[in-house]
Amino acid sequence: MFKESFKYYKSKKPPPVLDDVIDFHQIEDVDSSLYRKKEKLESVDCIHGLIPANEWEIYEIEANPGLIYIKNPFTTAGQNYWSVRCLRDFTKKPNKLNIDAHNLLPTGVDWWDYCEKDDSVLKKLRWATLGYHHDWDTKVYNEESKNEFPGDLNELCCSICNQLNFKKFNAEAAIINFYHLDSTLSGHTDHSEQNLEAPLLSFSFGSSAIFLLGGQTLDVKPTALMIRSGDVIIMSRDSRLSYHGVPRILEPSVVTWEDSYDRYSNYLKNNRINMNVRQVLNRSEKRLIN
Ligand SMILES: O=C(O)CCC(=O)C(=O)O
Ligand SMILES: [Fe+2]
Repeated sequence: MFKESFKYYKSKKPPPVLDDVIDFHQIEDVDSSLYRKKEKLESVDCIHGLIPANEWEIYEIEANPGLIYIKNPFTTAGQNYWSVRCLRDFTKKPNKLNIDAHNLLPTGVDWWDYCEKDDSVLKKLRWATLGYHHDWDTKVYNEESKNEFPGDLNELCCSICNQLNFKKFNAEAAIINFYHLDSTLSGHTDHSEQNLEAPLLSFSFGSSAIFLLGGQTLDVKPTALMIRSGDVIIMSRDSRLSYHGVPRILEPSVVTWEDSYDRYSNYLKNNRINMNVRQVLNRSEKRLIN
């Protein structure tokens, strides 16, 4: 069922009908039996580019317990800040990039700087890993392949987790995914972490995407969700180990940017960035067991 849905939403000819895609930005069109809107939170604190928590719109989906969706809780400046962090900073060494193996960049030159002169490598970047580096082949984290996790990104995740009552979250690994209009991410589960109780946080900026969330096997028909710039998804409890994927990035979106035009807003118009953040260790652990 998952693969069928994936194929349906990925298809270019014919393009899919989006009537069954839940879009919380057009809530009036969503069947109200499919979701539950959470009570407003109380906090009025304003941090890390987020609007105060008492203004967040939070939804849960009946078919996917443990999936929490927060409709863009960022300020415009906040979205700009995190997009710059992803493009300019998180792509710097010592973080690992998919293009490392291809020797496309002159030694000592960062990807974002290099792209200003030669945009042929712009589209080649698909991911960067931070903290404990995800190993795409073995899917096993390694104590030898680890760098300090960015403090601001950990604080962003901790403050969201605190608001939602997931106490003592600690961000230890992240994948920054870069999608072009023709990119997809096929169905998978994220099970490499020693700690599978802690939630996984997923932040999206730029072009919209269709996100599929199924169950613990590929037999479960997935929910299709529209993810727009600034939206946050939290995969917790029953949803933490569910199959998910991104079959489609949607056509260029209007990007709100504080300055009128620059390389960042141009990138976000035609691409999607996803920060996918995990806790790896259990609270009592100092390092990996293997
Ligand atoms: O891009 C997304 O929304 C999902 C990314 C993802 O599932 C992953 O990095 O494991
Ligand atoms: Fe994933």
